[in-house]
Amino acid sequence: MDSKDNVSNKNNTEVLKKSNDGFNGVQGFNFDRKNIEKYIGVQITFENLSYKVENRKYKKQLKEQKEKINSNGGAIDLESDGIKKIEKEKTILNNVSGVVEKGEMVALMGQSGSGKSTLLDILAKRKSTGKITGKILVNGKEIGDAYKKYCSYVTQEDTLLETSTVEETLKFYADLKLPDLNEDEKMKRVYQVLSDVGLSERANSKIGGILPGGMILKGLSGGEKKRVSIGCALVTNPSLLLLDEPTSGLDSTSALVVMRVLKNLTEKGVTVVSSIHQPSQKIFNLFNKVIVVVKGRILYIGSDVKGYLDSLGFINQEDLSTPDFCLDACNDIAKSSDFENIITKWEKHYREEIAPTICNDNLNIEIPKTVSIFYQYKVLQERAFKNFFRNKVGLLSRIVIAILIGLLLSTAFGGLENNQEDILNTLGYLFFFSLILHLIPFGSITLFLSIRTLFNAERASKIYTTLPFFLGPVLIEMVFGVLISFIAVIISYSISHLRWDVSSFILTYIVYLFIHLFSVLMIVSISNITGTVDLSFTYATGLSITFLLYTGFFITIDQLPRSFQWIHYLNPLHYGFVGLMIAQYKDREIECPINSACLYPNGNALIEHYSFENYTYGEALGILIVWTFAYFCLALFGLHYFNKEKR
Ligand SMILES: Nc1ncnc2c1ncn2[C@@H]1O[C@H](COP(=O)(O)OP(=O)(O)OP(=O)(O)O)[C@@H](O)[C@H]1O
Repeated sequence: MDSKDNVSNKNNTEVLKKSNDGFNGVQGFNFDRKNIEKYIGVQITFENLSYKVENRKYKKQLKEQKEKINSNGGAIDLESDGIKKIEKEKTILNNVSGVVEKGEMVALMGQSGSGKSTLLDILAKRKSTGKITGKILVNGKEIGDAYKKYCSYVTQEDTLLETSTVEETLKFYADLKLPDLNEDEKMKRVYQVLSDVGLSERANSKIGGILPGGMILKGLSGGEKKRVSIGCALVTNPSLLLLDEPTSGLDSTSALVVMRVLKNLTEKGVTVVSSIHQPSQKIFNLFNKVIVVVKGRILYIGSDVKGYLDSLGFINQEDLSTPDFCLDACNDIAKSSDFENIITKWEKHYREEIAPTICNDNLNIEIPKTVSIFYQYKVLQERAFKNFFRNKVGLLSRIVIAILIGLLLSTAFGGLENNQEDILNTLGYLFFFSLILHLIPFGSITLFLSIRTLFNAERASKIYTTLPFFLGPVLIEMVFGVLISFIAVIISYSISHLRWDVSSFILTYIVYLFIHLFSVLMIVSISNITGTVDLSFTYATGLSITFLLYTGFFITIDQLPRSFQWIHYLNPLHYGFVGLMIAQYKDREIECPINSACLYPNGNALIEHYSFENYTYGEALGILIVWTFAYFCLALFGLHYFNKEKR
């Protein structure tokens, strides 16, 4: 912003030079940057932007005010007693207008709660709540959906997949957002961006962080993660880059590195707008311009905020840095009785002196191409596959648990005989094994919820649709479910000596498999709908207890009062239990004691005792599969419609 820019530019060149060397060296790419670099630079004008949200306390506030007025015998006059009129809507941004020129680096400043993030969200077209009015123009034109082609948004939180490498993270965005490029060109683009953000040497490092389940994967520092997020936004050659507090949580050195990366981009024509809380003077000097927001209104736009505040009578007596002085002045102005006059003065100046001088370049509007849903699925499935197998501890512990369950169950139910004494033990085995396969997916609630957070962030950037994302991790979970249930079933089945022929084993295994798959999808549905770990556990536990109680093992359908018998029909585990009973006992002789009465001479009598005689194996399995599919749809529905990113 002043003479110190020269120093920073020199440093920037060094950073760029260093990273370029790394880039060409690490992967052996050596290409002409200009061929794949298409930043075109745009001017953004926003006119009379307002943002209103519903005042949720409206009724309460109105009631309190009425009570106050009544207690004064109706003697309060709202205006003369200085009592605010209670509005149905709360105004967060009020008629803000401004301009950001091509290749400028602009700081959005103001006190906490002044409306910086709101303005950025609106400029990024990412506000999903409230009522927005006003216009956003690109080079003087409203360009509708094509806006997203020009603009990328880096939110405050870095939502990245911990198990991916830096290169894979950027390639993922290149795959989904650059359908026109071939593989080679996409890789070149990825490495060019890595060079731009100074991460060429970290290309093969994992992002790292806390994996679902709590294991820590070593990876990048906070500043490096932020640069990866910026890289993801840059892959598509955006002309406008919006960032919400990119330095929050970073130490001063990392913050400076991140901001210098942004400064380098502006030199290539990218327009950068970044909200920033309390920048150091060094960082502040990298900006060409500031937009100062106070209580949802614009106080100033320009390159000499100190001079402007001086002209308003705010003098920097304590010799504070410019950003600190600016924030102090904002606080004073927000509380000042002269607030309205000060703001109106700027708005008049902008309307009369600045707005008429804005001139616009021509802009060739390209409608962004999107990749097909099949290609989205391919890219997402690949990523989900790698993510699944890289969480080795989680993966191995699930296989070990499956083996242990098989062995433990065998110790409790080992060597079952086909006689009257062991009927109850066999039924206990069938029930307990269903219970275990039903409960195993509970351990994946945090995994499903963390995937959901990633989905919300990526969906907001509109890089893919819900179905291909959903299929990726769910199909892997299901394929893994086939393996887990097979390991556990084959161990325990063989040691427990259940009905010993191949077809009975296969029929039993298929039912157990679908009990497990249904249970995975039940947990995914509940996680997607509730959106939190606590609620997911609470609802899943409640539902599971109900399902387990009414399988038909503890209480047969006939033992229930008529008005409760329908519960069995809504219970997928009931059909699972019916299928297991039929697989084990249909048309099977059961040994009878020689000298006493025989309660169940064959399996059919036992099936009849439990009132399952009206089902065939196919019907029971069929209904279980239908329920599994219903929960698949519910999980997809929950992902698409519930717990969306709300801004
Ligand atoms: N959808 C919404 N519903 C209700 N209030 C909202 C909504 N969006 C923003 N606000 C309110 O608007 C005000 C401005 O919020 P915003 O996040 O834009 O501030 P900010 O300047 O970015 O603050 P900070 O620097 O602390 O992040 C806050 O008081 C916030 O609570």
